[in-house]
Amino acid sequence: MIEMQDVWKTYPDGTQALRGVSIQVDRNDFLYVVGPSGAGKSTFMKLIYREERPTKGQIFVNGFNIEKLKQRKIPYFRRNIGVVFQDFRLLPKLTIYENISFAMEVIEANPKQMKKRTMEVLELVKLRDKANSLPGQLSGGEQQRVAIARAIVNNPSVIVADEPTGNLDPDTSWGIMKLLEEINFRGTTIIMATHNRDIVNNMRKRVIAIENGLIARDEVRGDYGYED
Ligand SMILES: Nc1ncnc2c1ncn2[C@@H]1O[C@H](COP(=O)(O)OP(=O)(O)OP(=O)(O)O)[C@@H](O)[C@H]1O
Repeated sequence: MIEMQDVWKTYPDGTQALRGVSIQVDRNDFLYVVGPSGAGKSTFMKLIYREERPTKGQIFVNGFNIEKLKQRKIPYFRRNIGVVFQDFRLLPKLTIYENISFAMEVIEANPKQMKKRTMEVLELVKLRDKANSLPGQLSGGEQQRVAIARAIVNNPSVIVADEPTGNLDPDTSWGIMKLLEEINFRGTTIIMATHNRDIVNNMRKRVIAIENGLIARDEVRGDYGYED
């Protein structure tokens, strides 16, 4: 469902972040992306949700060559990919309910459906009772659960999570991982960049290591493999 063919990314200042990456990620895969700082992991993720464009090479998502998408098709493409960040990125002045439903408003869902689905995902992340709170009133782990609810509200086929546990303590991180595992179990592909060795080594999934802009390793039930 996601395929990269010889993808290169050189930033305008000349930094070569990716230097010929080819990979196929199947429907329902759970993929960890590991590697040293600055190796190209975030760049790899950003290319998938089209935040950055490749300098060279092709990227296909659900059979579409995303370089060839017409401008007006981009919102439809994006709704099929949920993105989760290390720093949550919730809108501070909107309630939890509004943060999530806003993602549906953007795609012009009908109000009834919007309410039903927002409550459904709030239930899934176990935050129904916080619907009217503001993000600042929630713990880090709760904020990340809201961000995950927002990422899945439009039923994307893939979630791209860039260090989703990077700001959380170990116990809270495990809660987030259980949630991502459940979302994967329900049929969503998960691509997660992480520096968290315990998580990778304890939840054996496919692991790719990016080093120096290249895929150095791709293992079906891999481990973290670094000492840091
Ligand atoms: N917008 C940009 N302009 C120029 N160089 C960039 C830009 N974004 C990233 N880079 C560079 O590209 C390389 C890869 O960066 P990237 O953020 O993809 O690494 P990473 O593996 O995600 O690192 P980390 O684990 O520290 O988050 C680094 O050398 C980085 O400095």
